[in-house]
Amino acid sequence: MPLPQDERLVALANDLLQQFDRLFGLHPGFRPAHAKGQMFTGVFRPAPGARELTSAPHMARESTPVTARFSNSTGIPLLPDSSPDANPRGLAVRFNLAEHVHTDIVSHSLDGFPTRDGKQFLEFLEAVAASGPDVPSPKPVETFLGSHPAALAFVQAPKPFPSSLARETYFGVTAFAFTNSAGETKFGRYRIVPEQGNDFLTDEQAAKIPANYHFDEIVERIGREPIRFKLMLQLAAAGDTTDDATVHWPESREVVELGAIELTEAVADNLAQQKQIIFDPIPRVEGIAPSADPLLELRAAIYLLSGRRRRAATMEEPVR
Ligand code: HEM
Repeated sequence: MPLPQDERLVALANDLLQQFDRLFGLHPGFRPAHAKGQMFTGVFRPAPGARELTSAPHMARESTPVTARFSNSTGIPLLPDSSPDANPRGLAVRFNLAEHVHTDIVSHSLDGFPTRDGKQFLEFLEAVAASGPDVPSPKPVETFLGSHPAALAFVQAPKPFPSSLARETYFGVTAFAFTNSAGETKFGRYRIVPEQGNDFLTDEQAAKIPANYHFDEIVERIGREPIRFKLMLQLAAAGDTTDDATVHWPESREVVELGAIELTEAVADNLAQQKQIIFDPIPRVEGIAPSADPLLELRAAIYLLSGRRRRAATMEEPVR
């Protein structure tokens, strides 16, 4: 996972990191976003049709070991699972192809993103930071949302609490180009769909859940039974926008199954392992290429810079 050469992109990545630090405080050894998390291991098995879409190695092998990390939103490692800020939840999946060779999917539980690019996202975060309870209306964030319909749609989108992190659907949001061995390319967006279906709590139930409800629940659950998701791909039709995460494709677009993710074990030394692992939003594997979405290169830079800082940090905070 190389750091991009573009100095302006790296500078923007650093500015965004600092802005997360301002919003959520410094928590050495934790992620500045999606700080609270739990890792699991398991396997991926491709569906029969997956090879028709991509020549990626994990779509041709019978099974590939995976490492997954579920997370809450925000950079607050002790954020209660009952906080509305915990939504959308994150799911990152690493397909371990060989020693030190892997390809990842980074997804969250909302089909969309507030801004088209990182500069706008920085403006959004700055507006949020400047809009404390004592600031009179119109607050900077209200002004920002008034002039950025995609951000308004993201903020207003329902974000219900799942009854379990295993009963939520996660979206890759950005599009990738899938190329098969005959050289045919199609654009698609990942969806990671729970085999048991989505299941949500009522607001009343959500308000009463304990602080570690979701992470305790999923660790207990995996002690009883494997957690299964289907890896799906929503395919773009000709003319669909493929470089803008704020643009939705119609629900009528074909969704094909790429395979099944089966998680079987919680990672025992979770704190140490999640400190170490750096997920990469760019696939960097044969048969799956990034689209021209400007979020991708920027996120790759941010996650790498942030991950290096995390690995080097001494952890002060006992968590869970
Ligand atoms: C400009 C856009 C974005 C920025 C600035 C941003 C920022 C960040 C940062 C700073 C981290 C912590 C990385 C680390 O320390 O390893 C992170 C993690 C994460 N982000 Fe983003 N993000 C962006 C877009 C997205 C999008 C579009 C999604 C959903 C598809 C997403 C989902 C996640 C998830 C799930 C994690 C946790 C990954 C893990 O478990 O390591 N982010 N993000």
